[in-house]
Amino acid sequence: MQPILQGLAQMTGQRSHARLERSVITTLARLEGVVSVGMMDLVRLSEADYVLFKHGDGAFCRVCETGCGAEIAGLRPLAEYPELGRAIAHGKRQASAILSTADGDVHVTWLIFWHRQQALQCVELRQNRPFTAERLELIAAVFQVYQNYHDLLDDSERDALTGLYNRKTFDELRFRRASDIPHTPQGQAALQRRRGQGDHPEFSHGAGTPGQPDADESDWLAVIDIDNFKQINDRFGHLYGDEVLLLVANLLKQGFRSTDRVFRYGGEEFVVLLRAADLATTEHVLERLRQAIAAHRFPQVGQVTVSIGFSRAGDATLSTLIEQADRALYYVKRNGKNQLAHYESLLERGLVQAPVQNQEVDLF
Ligand SMILES: Nc1nc2c(ncn2[C@@H]2O[C@H](COP(=O)(O)OP(=O)(O)OP(=O)(O)O)[C@@H](O)[C@H]2O)c(=O)[nH]1
Repeated sequence: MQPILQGLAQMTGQRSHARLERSVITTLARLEGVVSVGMMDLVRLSEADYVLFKHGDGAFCRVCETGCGAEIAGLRPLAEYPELGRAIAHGKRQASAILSTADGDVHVTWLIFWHRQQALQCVELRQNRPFTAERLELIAAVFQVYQNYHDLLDDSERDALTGLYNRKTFDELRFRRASDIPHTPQGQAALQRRRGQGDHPEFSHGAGTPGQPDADESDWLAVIDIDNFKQINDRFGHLYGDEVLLLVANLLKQGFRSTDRVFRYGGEEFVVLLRAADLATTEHVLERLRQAIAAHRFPQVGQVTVSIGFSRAGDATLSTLIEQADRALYYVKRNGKNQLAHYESLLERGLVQAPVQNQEVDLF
């Protein structure tokens, strides 16, 4: 019991999802008789379900402290694991599910983590003897502590009104070690691809077609600002203003791939980190979003429009990048609003000036 208590104490002392995950695995691995513990994210991409092995490559490592971590992570179709698929289907109506099965002499238990009606993660435990009721109870309790703590961490990363990632989370991207960034399934997939392809080091989002590295895609940052928002507040009151923010946030969530990351950056300003093949595709995605917002009828308020500035990531630091997108945004604000503008194109035409290069030091 004592090692488990120590594990729980360590778990609740973590401040990042990546460390919390490692911590629950090492805690469960301390149980006597457990031969392996693995963790995978359950990822839905392009209407298909995948399993992303985060710790272990499918054979599962004994304890993830060995450093296997995401280095050998692999994305596999869920269909290759029918029992796990059945376990997820079985757990659909539950907050979390625990399911045991035997694979020859090895007994397997899956713990499935449900979050906002979505199966997020699975922890797999293997041992050479059947799981007793007492053992399952203990495992479930440890997993529950993990889930509760995961939710707390998640809440601290998000904006209370819109549910989008908050400014603090965006700012932390600059300072986190690369290994800590990708706590989401998408982030893990991105990290895996990035390691092979020299992607932008500060981006923790974005997987293209699963199983096929989208080497041609690059990272883009867009700043999206609601036009004349002060007037909306002044005319209809802050409650209606808040509702506009919430509805715009929902349109943003719908307007991007689940692998892109959307932040509420300021009051009525949003930042999106997205991957796209080229300028034309990025423009198409952002223009589609602009039109969707302009076409939406907001209760009482009627039409709301947004202005968008965006820039290609390249080698710029995140601070420089946001400054670039901001310059494009302010060009739009000065030139009629309700449009989008690409920083590099404006720069080429001499319509904006390049920001002074930021002297910040990347800490990874
Ligand atoms: N309702 C509400 N209003 C907010 C929130 N955060 C910031 N605001 C308001 O957003 C308004 C932003 O006003 P401005 O910066 O002048 O921008 P704007 O009116 O959109 O003008 P342009 O950006 O030039 O189109 C201010 O009145 C803020 O008080 C919030 O969480 N809820």
